[in-house]
This record gives sequence, structure tokens and C-alpha cells, in this order.
Amino acid sequence: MRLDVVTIFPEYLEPLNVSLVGKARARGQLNVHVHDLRSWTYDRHNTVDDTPYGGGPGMVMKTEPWGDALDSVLADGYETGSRAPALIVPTPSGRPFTQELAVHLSERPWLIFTPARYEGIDRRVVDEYATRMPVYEVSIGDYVLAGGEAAVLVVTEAVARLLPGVLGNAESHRDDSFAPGAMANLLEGPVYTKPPEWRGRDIPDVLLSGHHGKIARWRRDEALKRTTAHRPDLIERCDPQAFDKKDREM
Ligand SMILES: COC(=O)COc1cccc(COC(=O)c2cn[nH]c2)c1
Repeated sequence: MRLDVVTIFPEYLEPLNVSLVGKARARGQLNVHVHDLRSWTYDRHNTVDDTPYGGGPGMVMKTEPWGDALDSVLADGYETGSRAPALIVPTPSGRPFTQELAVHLSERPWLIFTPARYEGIDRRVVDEYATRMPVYEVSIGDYVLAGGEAAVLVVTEAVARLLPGVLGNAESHRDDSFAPGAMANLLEGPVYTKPPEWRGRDIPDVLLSGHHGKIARWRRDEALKRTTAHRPDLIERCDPQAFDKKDREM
């Protein structure tokens, strides 16, 4: 997968050089290019924003630098064999970024991120590139950040960990919260590891029983409890029968 990020704060994307994404890049599973939007400005102040038409507070990011930057990124990608780009625009007004969308994006060969600052990017930029590729305007939550770069880190990590061979134990994202299957749409319950006793706190007996069916059912019950408490909105979406089918597979 190729990832391009165009930003006025390239240093904000340094974390893409470490940990899971960093390792995926080192292994060649991910090809990441971070570009400074100001490389496509030609005035003395490297201007990327201007006052909003119609008045109002704040500034809007100008069309020309984005247009020149995206044309350059696309040309470079196509020249080096990348195909089927998609534009990912982090914005509070986007559709919610979910595990389902992360799975969908992880199957695409090329993602181009355009994190905005100020009040956002002139709408004509999205309108222009939407004629050439899918555009995903995504929100990572109902709050407003100073810029989309943190959202790029979130989306990139959620997508990269789904790429084949990136996570050590391929199983481990099978039981992810929201992963398809019996635990779909459920929040993960509690997890435990050694030592068996810590400050007078023991491990739930069922987890030491070695009875996989009972353990799976206990985990499902704990997930249901946690989801009911923290995300009742998800409950009606989970399939109460799914577990029994899975249970029979055990
Ligand atoms: C065309 O798209 C745009 O102009 C984007 O506009 C904005 C405006 C303000 C802030 C941001 C950064 O994203 C978030 O704050 C965000 C994403 N998820 N949750 C909060 C982006």
C-alpha cells in the first residue's frame, strides 16, 4: 500500500516512522510519502490560506497549493506504478471512521491524506478531485482539532495493523472490538496476564479452567456487559445468535 500525506506540518507525521507503521514501512508493506504543502507555494510568505468568502472568523486553505500538490503526488504515484488512489480528508463534518471503514481502506492500494488546518480547505479542491477518485471525508470523533494530522495518525494506524503480515499474531485482530463475527459490534472485555495474583487481586477462575467453550462464553458475556454500560447504541446491532453458532464450532 502507498500512503501520501500532504501537510503544512510534516514533522507531525514523524510517528509514522516508529512502531507498527515504522516496521511495516521497513518491511516494505507500506510506502509512505509525507509532503510539505508549502513546497507548492511561490510567494515570499509561502501563503496557504486566505480570508473566507462571505466573511466570518478564521482562514480557509487556498485551492492552488492543494491543486499543485495533489497533481504532483498523483503524477509521482502513477509514474512509479501506483493505481486507484483514494483521497482521505479528516474533518469533523465527515462520516464516522469505523473499524468497518478501516477494513475497507486497508484493501485499497493507495491512500492520499489531506489534513486541513484553520477552518478547512476550499470546497473546490474536494469537488475537483472527487471527479477522479473516491473521496472519503472521515471524522475520528465529535470534536474539533486544530488540524487533521492527528486524525491521519489514527486512520493510518487503524488501517496499517490490518495489512497482511503487519500484526504479529494474525489472530489478534479477529477478536478486536468491532471485528466481524460473534464479537462484532461489541467492546472487548477485560484481559489478564501473569502474575496469577497481584496486590490481592486474582484472575477470574474460568480463565484458568482450560475450558475453551466456557472461556469464550465468559468473554462474550463480559463484552456484552461492557458494551451495555459504555455503548448501548451498539447493542441492537450485535447478533445474539452469532455466539451460539460460534460456540458450536468450539
Ligand atoms: C474538506 O475538508 C476540510 O476542509 C476539513 O476541515 C477541517 C476543519 C477543522 C479541523 C479539521 C481537522 O479535523 C478534525 O478536527 C477532526 C477530524 N475528525 N474529528 C475532528 C478539518
